[in-house]
This record gives sequence, structure tokens and C-alpha cells, in this order.
Amino acid sequence: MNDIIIKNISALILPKKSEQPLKGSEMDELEIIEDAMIVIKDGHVVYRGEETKGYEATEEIDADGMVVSPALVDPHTHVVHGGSREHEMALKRQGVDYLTILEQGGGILNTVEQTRKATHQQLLDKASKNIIRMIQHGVLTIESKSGYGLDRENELKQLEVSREISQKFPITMRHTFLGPHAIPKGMDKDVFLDEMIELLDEAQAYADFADIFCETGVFTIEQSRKYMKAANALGMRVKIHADEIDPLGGLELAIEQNAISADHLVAASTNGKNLLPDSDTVAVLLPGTTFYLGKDQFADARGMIENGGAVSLATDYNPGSCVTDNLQMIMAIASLKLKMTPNEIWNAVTVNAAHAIDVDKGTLEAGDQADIVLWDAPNHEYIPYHYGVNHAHTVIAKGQVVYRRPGLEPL
Ligand SMILES: O=C(O)CC1=NCN=C1
Ligand SMILES: [Zn+2]
Repeated sequence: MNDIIIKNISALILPKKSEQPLKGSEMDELEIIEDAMIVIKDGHVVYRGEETKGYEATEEIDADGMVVSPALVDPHTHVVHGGSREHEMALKRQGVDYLTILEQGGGILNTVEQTRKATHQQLLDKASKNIIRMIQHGVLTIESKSGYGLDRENELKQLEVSREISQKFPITMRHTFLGPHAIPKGMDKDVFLDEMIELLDEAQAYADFADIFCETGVFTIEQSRKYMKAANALGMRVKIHADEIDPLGGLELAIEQNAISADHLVAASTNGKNLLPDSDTVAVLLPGTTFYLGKDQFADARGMIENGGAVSLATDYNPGSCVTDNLQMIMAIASLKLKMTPNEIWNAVTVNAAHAIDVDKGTLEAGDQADIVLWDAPNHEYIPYHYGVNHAHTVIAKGQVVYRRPGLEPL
């Protein structure tokens, strides 16, 4: 295991480690140390702060004036899935909306068909390409959902692939059972929901959380409550895809059921947003999905933050409603469309994202695992400002360099 000193850091970004997610005005606080260095030993941080003498290491990395931060955390992805849905772009161009495509047997159900056909190895090989890209983009902690199997065999297949990813790559993962993601063709909704509730007990051996898609035409508030109560009764923390398109009151239900996160929230009610600050629920906002669905209304991040809520960001990477694995792009959309400040954005993709999946990541304190990114950027505001490219220059996972941005081949 190399000992490494990273020196000549122009700006070292240090999100605050705390027992609770950052809420309200805390989200705009971000410690940044100039002319800094980091000392890594046995894969962990032993010193981070202003340049100082007295440390030695087998390897020195000259950050050459770059910005350095903890590696990013993506707390909401559907990265394990079969096939793709580019054919749906033609329907979108014709103005067919997301829920109509699903109602017609496409959307999620199209991916279910392709996921059920795929073998474990095929799903692993396909997801591995996205995981590598996420690592190259500075993301080393990832949440991965099932939800494209809709039966025991295929839901567990997805979760097994998800768990194998965490063995195959130097990343930290959290796994979510999203059995009630859609209703299999020809099945009664309540019969199917009871099957997924029945599966919770077995699924909790593979998954950290239980999640449900609460939306018009999918699962109602009452059905979602039934499922979340069953998961809570088993001791599983719950999540919910809530108020993505229609204002069903999913955020209120999330808070009522002590969900660790409520995700999407584009149509969250004022009542729900008022309950958020005093809850233990993190609002995970997915502005890339709003962009991809061609919607004008984005989640009210400003209202949630100014009201004292805890906000995080994620890609929602999936084959139909947000086809990007680039969390840096989400940082830019959060700046442009959610009107979040650079400090809020950095906290939303590090410490608050970590709280949304109950993992101790997103900080660089002594003792923390050395998951670190060197960014080819003049300052921390630059990354949300210059969108659509990868600013990561060097990625260090568990104290080992796992990615260095290549230059051009000799011309
Ligand atoms: O469309 C998909 O595959 C993923 C999704 N689930 C709920 N919203 C989007
Ligand atoms: Zn999702």
C-alpha cells in the first residue's frame, strides 16, 4: 500500500463531517484551504491542511495548483439493467409523455423484458462500463437499485450483480430493493405488491434499503404506505420515488414513514416541504431527470434549503428518464435550474449524498478512507460552471491512484 503526499493543492475542498446531513444555511458553508496538502498512509488520510513539513511518503503527487476534493457520492442510480430505450426518443419527439409510454407497456416494462433476458454476467459486463465511467468522473460511492426484474428471480439477480460490482471495483456501494417499480403486464397491482412485500424479508439479505415508485398509474400513497410499513417492520430503512410527476403527497409519506430519503420531489407540496426540516429525511433531487423528461418545472431546491431542509443530488442514471452517468453534469444543472450555490452543490454531492444512503463518505478528515479527486479546474465554482465535460484529472480510491486522465497519443 503506497504512502502518498499530494502537494501544491490550490484549493482543498473540505465538506463538514457531521452526524446529521447539512440543513438549510449550513448547506452554504464549505471549508476550503488554499495552498494545501494531503498525507495518505495505508489507504487513509493522516493529514490534510496547509502545506507543512515533517511528512514523508513513498509517492508524491504534485497537484500543480489543481482543486482537490473528496470523491463524489451518487445516491440514486439504476445502473444495473438490460438493454436501452433510445427507440423511445422518437415517441418523446412526438410529445408522448413518460407515463403514457409506461402505460402502453414501454418505459420501465421495456427494460424489464431486456433485464429478464440478460444473464448475470451480461448485466455485470454492461454495468461495469458505467461504473468505470463514474469512477473516471470522480464518483467512488454509488447506490444501485433493482426494479427491472419484477419477480423474485430477476430482482435478486439484479441485487447479486450490484453486490458483485462492489467486489469488482474499488468503490463503496449501497444496494436498494425497488421491487415495486412498475406492475408486470397482466398482473393485478395489489397481488403484485403483496408479492414484493413477501420478498422483502429475503431481499434484505442483499439490500440496504427498500424503495417504491409512488406515482400516478404506478403505486398509490396507500399502497406505498403499506409497503414502507412492511419494510420498516423488518428493520429496513426506506426510500421513495416521490412526487416526480404528479403531486401525490409522496414527500409527506416519506417523512411519516421516517424514510432516509425522498427522491425526485419536483411536485412536492408546500406541506411536505414544511415538514422536511424537522425530519430525518434527505431530499434527493434529480434535476437531470427533469431536464431529460423535457419538463419546465424543476424541484424547489431553493425553497427546501431556505426552509431548513437537507438536500442532496444524484444522477438517477437509468435507461429511460435520465441517461447520464455524469454527476458533474447534474452539478451544472443544479446551478442553472435549481439555483443552488456552488457550496450547496458540493455539499449535495458529498456529505448530504452520503447521508442519503447512510454511508460515512464525502469528507477528508484524518482517519477517513482516502477517496480523493484532483480536478483540472481553477476553483471549486468552475465545475458546475463548465458543463458536459469531465473535469476529473486524477482519481484516488482507498489510497491508490485508479485513474489518471490520458493526454493525446503522440501525434
Ligand atoms: O424509467 C426508468 O427506467 C427509471 C425510472 N423509474 C421511476 N422514474 C424513472
Ligand atoms: Zn430513480
